[in-house]
Amino acid sequence: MRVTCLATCALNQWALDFEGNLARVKSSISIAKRRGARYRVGPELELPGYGCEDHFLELDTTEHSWECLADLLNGDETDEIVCDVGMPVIHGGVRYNCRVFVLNRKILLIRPKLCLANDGNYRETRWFTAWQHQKKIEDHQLPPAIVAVTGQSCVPFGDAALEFLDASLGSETCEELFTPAAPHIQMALSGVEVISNGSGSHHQLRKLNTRMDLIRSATGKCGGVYMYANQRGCDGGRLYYDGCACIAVNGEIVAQGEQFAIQEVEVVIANVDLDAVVGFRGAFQSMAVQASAGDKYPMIHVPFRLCPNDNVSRIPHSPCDIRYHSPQEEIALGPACWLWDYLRRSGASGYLLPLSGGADSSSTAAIVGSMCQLATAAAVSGDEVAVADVRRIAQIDENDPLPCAKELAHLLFQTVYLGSENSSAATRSRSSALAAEIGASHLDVRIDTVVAAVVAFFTSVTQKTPKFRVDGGSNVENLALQNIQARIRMVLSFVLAQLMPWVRGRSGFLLVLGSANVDEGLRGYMTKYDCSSADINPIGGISKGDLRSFLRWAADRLGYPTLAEVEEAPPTAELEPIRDDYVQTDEEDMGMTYEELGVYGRLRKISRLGPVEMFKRLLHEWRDRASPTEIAAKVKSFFYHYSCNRHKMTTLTPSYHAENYSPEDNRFDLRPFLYNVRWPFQFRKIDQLAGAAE
Ligand SMILES: Nc1ncnc2c1ncn2[C@@H]1O[C@H](COP(=O)(O)OP(=O)(O)OC[C@H]2O[C@@H]([n+]3cccc(C(=O)O)c3)[C@H](O)[C@@H]2O)[C@@H](O)[C@H]1O
Ligand SMILES: Nc1ncnc2c1ncn2[C@@H]1O[C@H](COP(=O)(O)OP(=O)(O)OP(=O)(O)O)[C@@H](O)[C@H]1O
Ligand SMILES: NC(=O)CC[C@H](N)C(=O)O
Repeated sequence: MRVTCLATCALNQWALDFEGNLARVKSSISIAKRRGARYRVGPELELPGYGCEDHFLELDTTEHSWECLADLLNGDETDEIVCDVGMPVIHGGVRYNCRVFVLNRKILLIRPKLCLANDGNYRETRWFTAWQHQKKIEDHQLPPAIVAVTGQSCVPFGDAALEFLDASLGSETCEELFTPAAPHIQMALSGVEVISNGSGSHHQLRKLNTRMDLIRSATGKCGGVYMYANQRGCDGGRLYYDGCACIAVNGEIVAQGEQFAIQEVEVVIANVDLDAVVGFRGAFQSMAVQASAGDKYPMIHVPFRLCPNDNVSRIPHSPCDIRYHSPQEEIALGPACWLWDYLRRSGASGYLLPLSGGADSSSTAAIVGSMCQLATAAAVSGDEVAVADVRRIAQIDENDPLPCAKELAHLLFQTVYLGSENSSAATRSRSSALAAEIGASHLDVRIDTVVAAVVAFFTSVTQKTPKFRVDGGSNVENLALQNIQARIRMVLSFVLAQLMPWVRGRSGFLLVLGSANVDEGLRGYMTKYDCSSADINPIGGISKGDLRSFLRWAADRLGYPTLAEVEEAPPTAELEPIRDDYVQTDEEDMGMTYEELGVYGRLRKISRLGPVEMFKRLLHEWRDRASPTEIAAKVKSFFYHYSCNRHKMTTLTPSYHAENYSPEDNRFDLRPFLYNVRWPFQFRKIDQLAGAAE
């Protein structure tokens, strides 16, 4: 048996936080060493942080990464352990996204990424070039600061693997795993036994299965050991990198780390038997023929044993079941961890949420409650960083006991019900009941005097007084009166966020949370610059349907029973007067259901369908529920409202990215925002097709 101990990790890196990033890299290496590992892989671009974006264009970012690597090589961290560290490297004047393999204070190999991630949220080709020479290496002249530390002047740079005295090891980087001709296939055919993948991969609801299937199939098909490392946390943007470092052997997972967690450093270790790889491949005759025929990978020979002397006494890890979270748990955990990172890194002393008692703001409140539960659990378990963060943000003295989740919520979470004459007793009481269950400091105030002042101002300027529709006003008046209330709520929220800590004798400021969901954004069913305009929004990428199932789940699992009542109530804005024969509801106002919006959203973004193609698709899919003319009217109505309101997406509050059908205009769903909202060419075609189908 050749048993080796391998370590992969999830690190909570922060773009450009070179000191913090290096400290977490070192910490992961020392944990790996302590636990007997002979090889440690870390996340993609872990020294500068994956999310540096256009900072990668600055020479500083590459230079500081080298300085961090020099620091690492100067100490004893890399003694007797092969480390594979992610950083940018400029070779021949071209910048590459690289893995740097180091051992015993020397560099073994620099391996550039071959296939860059460039879809959805990723724009790697803007900053890096893909290495074009498969299975080729060149000499890389090291910068003087590194030469001074390692004594090496040149090291191999390119698409190669490492040949140890007793094992072989290669790597691919993140996106390469997702490509049809993934490098791990060629490496496996060249006999490489251990293949690692240092990633920067973000969370999206229900996405983990795709990643795990790829990891399992990589070694299920070719045999071998696959080690996946990932960043975890918010590194300064809308994405949450979702860790889940794991190790697979011959198609089965033998060790899996957490997908969501507060801890900054998690090291996942497994003992693996490399002879099991030889055994697997040796019995796979058709693979052997392909292996024998192919060009071999260039191997860098390293006089080091990957299997330690005591290897026979180490028991290889057995296969385990993969842990998947339900989508409801993903909503409770991912955005909560993202909010915690954002809060502790922003310098703010808490969050303020305008809590209407409706589904969206209540979901946001529950996520903040979940954040408090996670942070206090991490602190109580002894995580030193969590303890320090909790004490600092909540302003708790060194000698005072750590708070429980509800106590923490009381210190850092301010909710406010901003009632008007159009608010109902039901939403008001749900708002305060939920705040009490979470532990938030709650304010219950009325905004009528401020609304009346704005209307009075308008009347004094124009001698006209707008009326609601139910009182005989026009649509314009009706909308304007709603928008005054909505916008005043936003202004008052920022006032309270700035001053409430002062009122409570505390320092700092609160960040305002927004709670517009992805469907409202898509349809534009929101007032521009109302409470949808906040500092950050944890649910802006989550659909109404998913939020409702989250509320049902969270009522019980997070221990906030009022959420069940919230879920049962029909969504309403409460911006128009309630009458015996009239209550405003979202779906009636929008002229479409949230379920239909979810369908349009997915077809528009994920299936990439324009109006005519969407009509054709729905003509088929909805043939049992509506006539061609009705379907045509629905599709046209959606595109009309979507295009009228697209400008609202340009000013959308930054929100957690959770869905592939997000309409977020700044980073993800890039579109014009001045449309011809009549879509004359497309709508005429839809009408012709509907007529023909009738
Ligand atoms: N093409 C364009 N490019 C850039 N900006 C453009 C624009 N067209 C309008 N605008 C601007 O946008 C404004 C219109 O947008 P906006 O002021 O939002 O107003 P608007 O979209 O007309 O009305 C707000 C919508 O939100 C709905 N709503 C319902 C329930 C609750 C809430 C809530 O938020 O609580 C909202 C309400 O029923 C209505 O459909 C214009 O007055 C103009 O300033
Ligand atoms: N009475 C209120 N008190 C406090 N905040 C409110 C109130 N009404 C609305 N808001 C805030 O304005 C946001 C947008 O209001 P809107 O009526 O569109 O609700 P929504 O997006 O359907 O959310 P919810 O389901 O939370 O009511 C809400 O998410 C909430 O943060
Ligand atoms: N950094 C990367 O290469 C990430 C790309 C990959 N498609 C992912 O989402 O995981």
